[in-house]
Amino acid sequence: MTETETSDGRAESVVSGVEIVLHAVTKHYPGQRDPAVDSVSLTIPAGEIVVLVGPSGCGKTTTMRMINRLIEPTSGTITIDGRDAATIQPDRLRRGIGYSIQQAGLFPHLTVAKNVATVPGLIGWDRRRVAARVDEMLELVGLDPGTFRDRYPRQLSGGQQQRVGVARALAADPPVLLMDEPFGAVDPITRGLLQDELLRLQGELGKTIVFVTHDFTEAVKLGDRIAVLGDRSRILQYDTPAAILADPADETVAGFVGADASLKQLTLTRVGDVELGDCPTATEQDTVDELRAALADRDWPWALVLDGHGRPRRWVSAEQLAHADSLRDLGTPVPETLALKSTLQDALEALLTHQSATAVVTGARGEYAGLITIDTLVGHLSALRAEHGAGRSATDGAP
Ligand SMILES: Nc1ncnc2c1ncn2[C@@H]1O[C@H](COP(=O)(O)OP(=O)(O)OP(=O)(O)O)[C@@H](O)[C@H]1O
Repeated sequence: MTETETSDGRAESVVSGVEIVLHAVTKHYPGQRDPAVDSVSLTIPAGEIVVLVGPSGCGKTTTMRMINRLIEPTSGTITIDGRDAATIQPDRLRRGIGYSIQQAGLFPHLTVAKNVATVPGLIGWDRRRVAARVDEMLELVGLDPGTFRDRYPRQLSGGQQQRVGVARALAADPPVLLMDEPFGAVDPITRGLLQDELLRLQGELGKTIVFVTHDFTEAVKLGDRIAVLGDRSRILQYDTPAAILADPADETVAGFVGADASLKQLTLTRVGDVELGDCPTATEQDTVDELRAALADRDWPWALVLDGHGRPRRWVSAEQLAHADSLRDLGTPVPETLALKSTLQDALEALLTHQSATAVVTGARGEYAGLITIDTLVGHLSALRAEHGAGRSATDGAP
């Protein structure tokens, strides 16, 4: 774990990754008329997740595999932490670069433990250190070592195999991780969980991660930056997800971003990062009169009844209060609440599911933290458009 405490006690993540620079990198496969990758230059900052996204066959995998020399460039240079990769012996280079691929790529005849232990074993760690590391990595990716250590890949679900693939890629603590559609073969719900897990891990580890996908939504969720690639890995745009969504560089990128760019923008912001609304609250022990008074001078005739731990239990309306003499059992149950770390996309889904204009937000222990409304979401998107799209045509500002 690479977190340190600052002097005021806040945890601060440390970057353990290193910078990767591609300079005019070209790959011309023998016998092919055109290069698969044509003079690509790209700087991947230390400790960031950079996602290469683009249509099938555009050269994403070829570009990525040149970084660990599974494919040798025809020309150009790649430096990793300032060292020219071409001067490092390929096996040695690959020991410093974790690699995780679609369908996990596990060795079917080896147990989970032996799969995870591959690189530490190769670089000569002793047995005890390797065994401890295997358990540490399995725990890190959310698999109980006692349950999974001795299983074979065929005895795991697709999602569990992917987790083992990530554990294996991280086992020797490489500063760089290359991930080629690592979650492509699992169902959408498991994929979402694995993506969340990767973001959590990266928050702790601070690796440099190059991630290939053709799913733009996945790129938006995971990337600190996204390189949108066209034919022959030509870089059409290289920027943060927010900047690409708000202001695609050209028609091709706009097509790739899709018509629902605004909805994708909602995945970039957490509920806790926007200003939440508020309403009067009371506990069951409070009197109806007090709550009636608190609601009297508000435009919006709703209040929340909280339990003894401050957790929201029921909505009560001014109308219901008018005829009541106790808050006990009054009102309608609060549906599922949103967490401060939920995304605005989750908030939108909750609002649509419950056909309501307002959702309740709760903190880490389920305590009431505020309200989020459709207006909050619309206001947030308008502010983003104003921030990123300011330099573009006048029609961008139209309602
Ligand atoms: N070994 C090879 N020999 C010849 N051509 C190849 C070879 N490997 C890949 N290509 C070609 O190079 C181009 C880029 O392939 P690459 O696998 O890098 O694309 P990609 O963007 O990763 O595609 P996908 O998303 O479908 O995996 C394709 O046209 C492919 O057919």
